[in-house]
This record gives sequence, C-alpha cells and structure tokens, in this order.
Amino acid sequence: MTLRFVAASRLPTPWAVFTMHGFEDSETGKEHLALTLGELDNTEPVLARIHSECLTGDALFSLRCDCGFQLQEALKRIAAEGRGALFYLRQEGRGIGLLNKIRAYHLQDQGADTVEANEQLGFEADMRDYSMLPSMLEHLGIKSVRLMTNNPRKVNAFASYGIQVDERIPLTTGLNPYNADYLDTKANKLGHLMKPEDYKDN
Ligand SMILES: Nc1nc2c(ncn2[C@@H]2O[C@H](COP(=O)(O)OP(=O)(O)OP(=O)(O)O)[C@@H](O)[C@H]2O)c(=O)[nH]1
Ligand SMILES: [Zn+2]
Repeated sequence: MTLRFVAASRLPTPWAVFTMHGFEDSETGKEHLALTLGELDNTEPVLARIHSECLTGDALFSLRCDCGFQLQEALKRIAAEGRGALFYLRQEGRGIGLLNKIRAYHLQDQGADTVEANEQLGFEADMRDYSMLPSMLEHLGIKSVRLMTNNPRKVNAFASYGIQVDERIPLTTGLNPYNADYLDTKANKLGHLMKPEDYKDN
C-alpha cells in the first residue's frame, strides 16, 4: 500500500463546512477521501465513520441499501459535535466494483440475497481491504476513534492496524420497504451488530 496525500480544500455541505483531504493509492489508482471537522490531532478520541463507496445509494438516491442514509447521518452527527472525520473509501460494492454490483443486483432481482449474489459471481461476500487507513489516520494525526458502524470487520480492521477504537457507535438508519431484506441479511449473515428492532425503530 502506497498512499499519497495530494491536496485539501474546503467542502461546504448543508451541515458544516468540512475540510476535504484527497489521497491517491498509486498501486490501485484509487482516490480516497477524508472529510474532517475540528482539531483531530490531540488525545480526545475522534468521532469517525469509515464509509465504502456506494454510487447508487450515496449519489443516485437508491433505496436498495442504507448507504446514503448512513452517509448523511454520519455527517450530521460529526457536524453536531463540531469535530470528527468521515473516510470515504473507493471500494464500491464491498470491493467488487460498480458493474459487478449491478450484476449482483440482477441476481438479487431474481431472488438471491446479497451474499448469495456475490458468491454466485465468484466473489467472497465482502472483498474490502482497509489497508489505506493507517496512512490516512497518521496524516490527520488521529490516534483513537469512536467509530460509527454496525460492522465488526471495520472495528477489527482498526485493531489489526494498532489503532484504538474507544467506542463503537451503532448507525442504524434508512429502513424502507426495498432494503428490509438487505438489512436482515446484514444482521443474519454478514455479522453486523444489529437486531431487527434496532433498524426497525429508526
Ligand atoms: N456486492 C454488493 N455490495 C453492496 C450491496 N449493497 C450495498 N453494497 C456495498 O456495500 C458497501 C456498504 O458499505 P458501508 O455502509 O461502509 O459498510 P457496512 O459493511 O454496511 O457497515 P456499516 O458501517 O455498518 O454501514 C458499499 O461499498 C456498497 O456499495 C449489494 O447488494 N451487493
Ligand atoms: Zn449502498
């Protein structure tokens, strides 16, 4: 992993004016982002979100998943605290890429769940890699985080890089008739730390 910081700028949003930091992974050509707010390079754990790219949910208003809702909610919570970081990682479709995600959606349209669809295409259920994180965190001076996620793999990834996760904060939002089965599969098959009542009450 060779990650290079390229540039930073202001990014005004409806909730706060974030600073946007751009990084390039010269091995894969992927361009990753961090949106930050406030002073991060001190000992106070940083409210953080690791968000994997979901073009359909984040930009195209898709109701098939909860990604866009989680993205907004995370930015709102960081803005409310006035301090935090959102890492926007370009690992679309849990790492299989956009076009393969469309192939997976096609299989889901025919009855497969999100895990079965990946497997039918010859992929593991989750192909993501978080090895860009240590360099990004180091660049920003972040030493420990309060991580907004339901996914234990993300917590384990931090631990494996020796970065302290002070607290895991659940992020259950965005339930709708089109993503209820998807959320059930996350809870039942992908090991997400949430029970139906958690996302059904939000
Ligand atoms: N292969 C595949 N990827 C999907 C599907 N639905 C959503 N995704 C991808 O799943 C990823 C979801 O990312 P996150 O929201 O960061 O992670 P998460 O594992 O759901 O964990 P949380 O932190 O609890 O939200 C994105 O890369 C989406 O593009 C699907 O049906 N198939
Ligand atoms: Zn999504």
